[in-house]
Amino acid sequence: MFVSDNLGINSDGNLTVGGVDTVKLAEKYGTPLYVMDEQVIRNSLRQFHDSMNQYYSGNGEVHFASKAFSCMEMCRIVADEGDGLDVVSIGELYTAYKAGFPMGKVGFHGNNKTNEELRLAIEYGVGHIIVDNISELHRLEAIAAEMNAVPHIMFRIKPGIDAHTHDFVKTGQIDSKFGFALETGEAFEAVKEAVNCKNVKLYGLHCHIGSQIFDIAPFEEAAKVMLGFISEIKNKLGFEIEGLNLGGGFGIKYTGKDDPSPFETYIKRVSAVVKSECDRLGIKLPKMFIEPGRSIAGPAGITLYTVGARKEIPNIRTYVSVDGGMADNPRYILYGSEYDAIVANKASEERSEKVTIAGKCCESGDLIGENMPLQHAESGDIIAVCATGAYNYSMSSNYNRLQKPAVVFVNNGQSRIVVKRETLDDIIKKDI
Ligand SMILES: Cc1ncc(COP(=O)(O)O)c(C=O)c1O
Ligand SMILES: N[C@@H](CCCC[NH3+])C(=O)O
Repeated sequence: MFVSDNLGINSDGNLTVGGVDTVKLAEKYGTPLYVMDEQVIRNSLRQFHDSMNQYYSGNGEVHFASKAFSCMEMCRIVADEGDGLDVVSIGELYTAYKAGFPMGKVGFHGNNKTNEELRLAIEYGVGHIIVDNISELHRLEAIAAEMNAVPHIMFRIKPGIDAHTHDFVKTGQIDSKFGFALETGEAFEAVKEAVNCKNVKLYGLHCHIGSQIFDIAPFEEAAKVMLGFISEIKNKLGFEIEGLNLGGGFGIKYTGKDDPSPFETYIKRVSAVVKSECDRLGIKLPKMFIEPGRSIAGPAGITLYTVGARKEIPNIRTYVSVDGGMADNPRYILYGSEYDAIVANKASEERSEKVTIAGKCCESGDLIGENMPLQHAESGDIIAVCATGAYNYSMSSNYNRLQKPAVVFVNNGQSRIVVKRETLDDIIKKDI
């Protein structure tokens, strides 16, 4: 009935998340409100790392891609589960550090890292810096020499795989701003240089083919391409690559149309390919890293809104306007993404209408979705939009000087605030 298994209906006919009444959450914390189910986050992390243990002999690490959802409490939960973290900016790095995250399990990404970011990554002792381009390698070498350090690095490689997903979230093809190209020999030249660098240690290779991908085959293909490159490096340079990071990108269920494979199936199939390719090529099994973001945070989250205006335009559409929109969820305006929505206080009623849920920003494209099946919604009702745990809070803005919503975690029938709602003073606090 719902896109996520952790949603239900209680005896009052209200929608529940992780066993907690969403209407009561809206009353207690106000709306718009991000709600994350801690158990879903933990279960997803466990599914990934348990399958790595089962199918890849425990020779792997799961790094949660914190760009999907970053706050200190999330970092603490990932650390508590024994997993690692992918960070992509000084802000995400700092968040992890301040949360007490074990920095040796952090991979630092970015296609245009600043010297300040590189310095801080070395100072904090991150596990790997994932180097994106040759000028970054040169800058990193110089900074590491200054700091008397030898950071471990991976190279981000474009494996030339064209994954079937939205153009804006594809990253593995040759025409991408991320990483070194294989086809042109650029990646090989970079490796040749790095193996002789004194102030960096080339530890591994990394690729990430895109996001919200359902088909497992492109991941298998990418793994084969990367292992072929590892073998070429061994044969031509006599250098053994120790780590292989295959990125994230696993699709999740946003609406009934989406049908993702269980995470376990992905890990099982990719592990089998890595093992058989290593056998075939005569190379040792690398330590395997994966970086799921959306698949950990996405299904755990819902966003609660209060309905304000309702506008019926005969023979055209009905707009149901809510007290949030593109400032807390820019994914419709960016990607035309689809979501499932429920009137939380009428959850047991039939979804009898198809409406456009509109936000409150001064922008016509500020919609949560169009043609959305919904119970009859009126002013004062609470709408829950499902599977908003990834790339909603993390991509939120203060457009129209709206205050960013609070984030609440639910667990075992309890709720707690983990990020406070912004106040009006927060809105002006940096103004002079
Ligand atoms: C390098 C890298 N790793 C991991 C991810 C996480 O992807 P997803 O949230 O689709 O799992 C991304 C985002 O696409 C990424 O760019
Ligand atoms: N922000 C995108 C995904 C980008 C993934 C990061 N490389 C989304 O919401 O789908």
